[in-house]
Amino acid sequence: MKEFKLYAITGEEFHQGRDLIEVMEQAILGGVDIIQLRDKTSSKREILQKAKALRELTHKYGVTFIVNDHIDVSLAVDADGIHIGQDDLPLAEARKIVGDKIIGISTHKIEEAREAEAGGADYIGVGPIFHTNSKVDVVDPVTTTYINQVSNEITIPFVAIGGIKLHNVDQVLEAGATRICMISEIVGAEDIKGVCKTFTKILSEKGE
Ligand SMILES: Cc1ncc(COP(=O)(O)OP(=O)(O)O)c(N)n1
Ligand SMILES: Cc1nc(C(=O)O)sc1CCOP(=O)(O)O
Ligand SMILES: [Mg+2]
Repeated sequence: MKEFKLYAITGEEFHQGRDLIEVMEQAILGGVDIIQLRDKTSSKREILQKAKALRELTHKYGVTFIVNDHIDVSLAVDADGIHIGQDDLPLAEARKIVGDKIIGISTHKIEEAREAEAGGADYIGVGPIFHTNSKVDVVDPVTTTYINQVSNEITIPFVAIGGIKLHNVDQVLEAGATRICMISEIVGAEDIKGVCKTFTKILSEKGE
């Protein structure tokens, strides 16, 4: 998969009435490399419509597009890949369906990270690093200690997620993360493009 540093997930509950596509376009203009459609409440038909619109937007800007949970929707709109969790379809079965498209997997402990790497995942989510209000059925924060473990052992790309904000991102990067993923801090911001530009700058300075 293409190299990435800043990963944004949709979260319309934080939009304050703003349009999904306008919000995600601002994130892209701020430097986001990957957009994931995550929608836990809409009907499949509505999710498909949103996915089509986001596919068009991400194509326009050459940004990677991932669909959360719904492999059928991901394939239907020719997204670049799918993100699955520990309770979703297992990696081996997902791979049979999506072929060489990107598969990302959430992990919350090193055993899950090892299993994802051995099974051929393209990247892993590492979290939740801090407390988050954006996910209902979330495990306790894994803290930056888990970032440390993963960065020392796992060779596939990993992205830190969960409660990451401008005020704590330094801790995440100090622990060894080079890629970060957020919902509320990006899509809930008043100046989405500005916030993303700030994160992009922080990430690129860390990478130098
Ligand atoms: C990049 C990234 N990491 C983790 C998750 C969480 O996925 P999952 O555990 O399947 O939980 P839901 O998002 O489906 O509630 C993610 N979506 N993206
Ligand atoms: C969707 C999701 N997955 C997590 C995981 O740890 O797997 S944490 C999370 C929510 C991230 O949202 P925010 O940036 O607003 O905290
Ligand atoms: Mg899921």
